[in-house]
Amino acid sequence: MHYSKYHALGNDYLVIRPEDLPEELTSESIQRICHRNYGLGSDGILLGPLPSGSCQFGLKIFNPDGSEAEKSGNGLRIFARFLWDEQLVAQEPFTVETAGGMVTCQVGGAGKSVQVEMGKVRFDSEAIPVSGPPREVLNEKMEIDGATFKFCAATVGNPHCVVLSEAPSAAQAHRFGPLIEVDSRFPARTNVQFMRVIDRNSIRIEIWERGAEYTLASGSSSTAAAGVAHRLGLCDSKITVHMPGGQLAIDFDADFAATMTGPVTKVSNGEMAAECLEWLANPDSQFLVVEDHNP
Ligand SMILES: N[C@@H](CCC[C@H](N)C(=O)O)C(=O)O
Repeated sequence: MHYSKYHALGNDYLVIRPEDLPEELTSESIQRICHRNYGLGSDGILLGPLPSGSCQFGLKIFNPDGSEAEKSGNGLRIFARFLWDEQLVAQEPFTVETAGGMVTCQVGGAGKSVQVEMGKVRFDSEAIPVSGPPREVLNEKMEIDGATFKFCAATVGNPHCVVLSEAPSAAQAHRFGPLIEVDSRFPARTNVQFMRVIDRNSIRIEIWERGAEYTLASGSSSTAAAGVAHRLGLCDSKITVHMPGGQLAIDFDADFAATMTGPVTKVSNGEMAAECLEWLANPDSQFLVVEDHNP
């Protein structure tokens, strides 16, 4: 199976064309392909270009746990770069349909920088979704594993829980992220960001992704966290988001429509051997059969 691999600030994706799939992706095959020991290894799969009734290109986004994500900011920048590399787009803006809505992308910097109009950041509980009465989910309290947090929730097509933190760290994301991801307040699970506001134009986040665990960067997380900082009045409309993998620029218009700009790096093209997915048909085949050396 042919694939292309890219990363966006260390958030890595495999792009697979639908016609290159030997058979339809399943939750199990996605988990195996994304596995860093048993497969190719990635933070997700981008399946496209797919036909679209409303946009120039369609895209499906899968998490390494096999679930489908409505949107991915880094995934969209990577997909835009892939379309550029395949000479399916040039400098002009183009549209992509995702399960989380339509976006407009534009490739610049000879393919190395991509801008995506991500759509509006919304804070209403029914859209995200967050359980309880309809409301904007801003500055609520959450008690998790003996710690108390103030959080806000947002959607950019996919759900996010932005936890306000004095000192976001990978350890904090690893400890509390998995618990918040599956907290009953979030019926569709949630991506989680631990956010510190640095100044009027910059924030720092650590990320725990729904279905992908800890990642070095996330475009939709950056957009959601920047949206929260702007909505709370802590930041202006132009925000640089600092993450362990690097920085993204997020700009908001007066309606909270977000434009994200950031880099993409090509890693490789390759072929995945059919053998790698054989165990799906015969789970015992992954265990090496050896002679019994005991007398
Ligand atoms: N890495 C992504 C987000 C991918 C989807 C996410 N895990 C979800 O389930 O919503 C990004 O850059 O936005």
